[in-house]
Amino acid sequence: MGTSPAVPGPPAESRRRRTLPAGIEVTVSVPATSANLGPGFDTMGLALELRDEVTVRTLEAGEGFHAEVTGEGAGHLPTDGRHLIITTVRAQLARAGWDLGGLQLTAHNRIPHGRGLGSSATAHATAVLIAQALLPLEDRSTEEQVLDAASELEGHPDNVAPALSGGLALSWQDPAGYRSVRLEPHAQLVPVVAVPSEPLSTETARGLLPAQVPHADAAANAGRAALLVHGLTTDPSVLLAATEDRLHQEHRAPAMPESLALVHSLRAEGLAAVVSGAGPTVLVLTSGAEQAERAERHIREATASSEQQWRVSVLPVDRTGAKVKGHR
Ligand SMILES: Nc1ncnc2c1ncn2[C@@H]1O[C@H](COP(=O)(O)OP(=O)(O)OP(=O)(O)O)[C@@H](O)[C@H]1O
Ligand SMILES: N[C@@H](CCO)C(=O)O
Repeated sequence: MGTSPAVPGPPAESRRRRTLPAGIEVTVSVPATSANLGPGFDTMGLALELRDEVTVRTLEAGEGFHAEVTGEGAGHLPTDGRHLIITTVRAQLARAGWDLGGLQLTAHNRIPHGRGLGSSATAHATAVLIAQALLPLEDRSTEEQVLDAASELEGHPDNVAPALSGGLALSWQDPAGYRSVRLEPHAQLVPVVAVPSEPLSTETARGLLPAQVPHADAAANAGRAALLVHGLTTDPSVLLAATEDRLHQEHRAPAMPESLALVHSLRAEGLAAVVSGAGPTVLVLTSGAEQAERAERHIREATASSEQQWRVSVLPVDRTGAKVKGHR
């Protein structure tokens, strides 16, 4: 786990607590992400052009905490102070010594939940960025501390880092906390996703991983992950070899057999298919429109008789990352 706090300064309890004024409005939009990309388990992630957008307005004490959700999660997510983004914003502010009288949150959610497209990392990053924008300048964190705080909430940095930076992110953890570098993905890279109707929680998928793996598998993944950086930034022709994984995908097959079957059949056609994040979405890293169309056609044919609905689309690389409008 990271060690640096979300915001600098002494613990909240040793400070005088203050309440944020009503009427501050902030809008944050954060993209979807695909983590792992084959061999880069818990470390590599790519931002994709599909965004959740959240607007908050601070309210007077006694006016309460309200969430209005449209799109993904509408009708399921809490519409009061139990909403994940509200509880996280409040916790982040409390660490800096600030309380909220009340909050109105409006969320337009486009990223499907529990599908391997980083929805929870996007929500955590959104909450940390909202808290930052509500704080006075002198209480705000550095970009590194924002990455660390959101990664700590998520438990790993591979989705949070590209959600914040856009592009391709390589992340790691050192004693000072979570860290990341952003790389520019190759201009020819065209990600194609196949999103099934049935979700799979990250918690369930992580529960299927073995505590230990053979040394040969670890060594193979290290080599492929290194090659993958070259493939994603410089030479997409190596992507099929570079996306081979031996650490997580097959272990998770019992929870998403159709996704693994689809990965295998796409790879047999020479297409660089992987499980997106903890699944069950399948991501194909194609280069150029012709290969992307071939991948889409293959997926439609392969899933035609599935009992699930599969949504197939190109999701271009998001090169911008998180955007924040407004502050106190
Ligand atoms: N925008 C959101 N607002 C509130 N809660 C959210 C939001 N997005 C995700 N969540 C919570 O996170 C859960 C999904 O997280 P989970 O880690 O299982 O999947 P994921 O993040 O979509 O996929 P992955 O981590 O594999 O990319 C949802 O069921 C919901 O509880
Ligand atoms: N690296 C994570 C991504 C999902 O949060 C996993 O595969 O469990």
